[in-house]
Amino acid sequence: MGTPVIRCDGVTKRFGATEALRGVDLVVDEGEVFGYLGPNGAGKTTTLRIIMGLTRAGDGRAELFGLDAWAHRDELHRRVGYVSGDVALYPRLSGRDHIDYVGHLHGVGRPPEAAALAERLDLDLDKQARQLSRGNRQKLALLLALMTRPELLVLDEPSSGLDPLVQREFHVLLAEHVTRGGTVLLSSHVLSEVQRVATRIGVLSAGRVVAVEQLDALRAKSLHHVEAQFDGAVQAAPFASVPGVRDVRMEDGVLRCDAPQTSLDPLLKLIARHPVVDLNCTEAELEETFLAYYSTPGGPGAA
Ligand SMILES: Nc1ncnc2c1ncn2[C@@H]1O[C@H](COP(=O)(O)OP(=O)(O)OP(=O)(O)O)[C@@H](O)[C@H]1O
Repeated sequence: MGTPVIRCDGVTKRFGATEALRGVDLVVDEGEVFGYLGPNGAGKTTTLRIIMGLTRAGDGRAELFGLDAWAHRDELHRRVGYVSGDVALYPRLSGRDHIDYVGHLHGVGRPPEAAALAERLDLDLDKQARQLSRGNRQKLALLLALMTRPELLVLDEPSSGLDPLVQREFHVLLAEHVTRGGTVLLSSHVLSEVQRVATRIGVLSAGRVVAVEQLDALRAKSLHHVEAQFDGAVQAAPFASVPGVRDVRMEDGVLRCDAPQTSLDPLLKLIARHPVVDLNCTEAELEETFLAYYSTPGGPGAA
């Protein structure tokens, strides 16, 4: 594997008494869509700002394409499209003015892609930024980040405020970016968004990356709600001893429990030893899986 597109080694950041980042280690390789997940205040925006050279790391080092994110920030900005969490636009400039201005900064004039992107995102380029709704401001920011075809997209909660149709188009645009050889780092506190587009996920909690997983591996851990109704009384204890099975409850001959995908087979075989009159198994939202594994003191792998 060549030089990673993004590399953070032991990155720390302190704001007064607040330790926003406590040693973030992160590697994102070319062609990845890396989902950077964490609850509010975990430090996602701070990490992205350090990667973009907008904030200087305390200790540790952040690199893009093998170059120091802070020392080489001007040169790196030409290679990266960035959408910040709170989109900053010039209130009196229209969408078209923004395109010309950003295109000029990149030395490319008005990129031919801009008009097509506006159409795909259903964005009126004649309106001044101050006349745009929050969702339309977000669309303009995405357009500006995408139109120069950067090698890397760094997106801070990019689809907040976008309606479902535009979100879908945005996901298609990300897929096209990756097909062209691009890379994406996308932060979110909503797992459902990230799971649609990311290939790998890093979970940030209180300023530390507590887990990095392939999306498939996270799916394998995904919790299932299992409910089995028996014909008669059955003891609960044996079900609780199946590795990974949690929250076992037995009431009026109905077993209810949660199980990761990998525990389903032994659990169902145990259930089948008794006369079953009804069975229900539904996959929990990944959000719930995420909370079950990563927000408990046991931390990752606590299953
Ligand atoms: N400029 C600043 N001055 C003081 N504290 C800050 C500053 N920027 C961030 N923080 C603090 O650092 C911590 C991490 O904030 P950050 O914005 O990086 O989190 P986040 O994961 O992006 O959260 P959210 O999902 O709510 O945007 C928080 O406790 C926040 O209050």
